[in-house]
Formats: sequence, C-alpha cells, structure tokens
Amino acid sequence: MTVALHPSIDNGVKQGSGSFAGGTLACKCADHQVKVAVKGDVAHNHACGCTKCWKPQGAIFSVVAVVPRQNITVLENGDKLQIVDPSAVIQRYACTGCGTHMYGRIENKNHPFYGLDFIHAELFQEQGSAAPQFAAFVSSVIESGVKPEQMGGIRSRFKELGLEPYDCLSPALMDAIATHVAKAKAA
Ligand SMILES: N[C@@H](CCC(=O)N[C@@H](CSCO)C(=O)NCC(=O)O)C(=O)O
Ligand SMILES: [Zn+2]
Ligand SMILES: [Zn+2]
Repeated sequence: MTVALHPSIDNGVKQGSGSFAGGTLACKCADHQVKVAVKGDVAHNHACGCTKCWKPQGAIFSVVAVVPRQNITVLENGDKLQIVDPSAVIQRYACTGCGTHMYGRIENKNHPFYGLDFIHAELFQEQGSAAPQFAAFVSSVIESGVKPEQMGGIRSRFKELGLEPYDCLSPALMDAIATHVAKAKAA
C-alpha cells in the first residue's frame, strides 16, 4: 500500500504555472472564513515533518512555503485569528474556528528567515502556485507518533515523488542559515 504523506502530493506533485501572481488563502470554516491575500508566488515550498507546522486532517506531513511578510494582508474575519504558541520562533496565526494556520510570522529581527512568512499553498483558492521541492524535518514525524520502522517507506515515497527527504532543511537553506550566522559573527 502507498504511504499517505499529504493529500496535495499523494497523487503526484503538481508543478506550478511559473507565473502565479498571488491569490487568497481561505480557512476551512463553513462560514465566516478567514481570508488572507498573498501577493506573488510562494518560494521554498516543502513538505515539513515538524511537530508545529499545520497539517490537514489525516496527513503525516505539512506542506509549507514562504512569502515576503509585506505580501500578506488579512482580508476577512481576522478577529478569528490567534497565535498558537507565542513563544515559538514562528508565530503561527490559526483560525480559532477550524484550527487552520493561515500564516506564520517571525518577529526576531536577527533570525535568518526574518522578513518571510510561512503559508500553506493548499489553502489558495486559485491554482498554479509553485510546487513543493523537497521534504524537511522528515525524522521529526517520529515525535508525532510515527514508528521508526515506517521511516524507510516514508523516505522512499518522497524520493518516488521527486522530493528529496532531509532531516533538517534542504542544503541550500542550511547554507543560507550558516551564511547568515557567519556574517552575524563577523559583524
Ligand atoms: N524536531 C522539531 C523540529 C522543529 C523545527 O526546527 N522546525 C523548523 C521548520 S518549520 C518549517 O519548515 C522551525 O524553524 N521551527 C521553528 C518554529 O516552529 O517556531 C519538531 O518537530 O518540533
Ligand atoms: Zn476557520
Ligand atoms: Zn515545520
């Protein structure tokens, strides 16, 4: 049986149009949905196995991407948003009605990813945003109850889907983090 990772990739990774101009994210409430406008396409889209990123019901992984924070505008029902964990590095704004995370924001100006907000492209009402490119924090799913014996099958399935599995972020992002740290140390 095929391992189910996340509904947006389980039947194959759908590539983006390459010209996605932005759209509206909607939460899963039946009415009074929280709506968030996003300008432009997403970057660094990836599957994430960490314990904090939002996953749709039944999914083992989250699929999460970044956009510049100035590209995010809450359009409707923003009063339903609440920060899940104010002490986390990424402050995830979730709908108190359905639990969906609408965006995650980093407030620490010294963080390597300061200026980028985390969003879930599957919540776009429009098609065509950039596809996930890799899988991050894969081993972390064990912290959420996945058995270590399942990890071989999970990593194989990611490879089959063309998403390289990593136990932290991708080498390009780890290099970007290390570069930021090196520059901060030198300053
Ligand atoms: N094993 C931990 C790892 C959590 C972790 O470091 N997650 C990253 C990536 S989230 C998006 O890719 C992170 O930056 N977390 C900061 C935060 O969540 O606030 C676990 O699974 O919890
Ligand atoms: Zn909702
Ligand atoms: Zn995560």
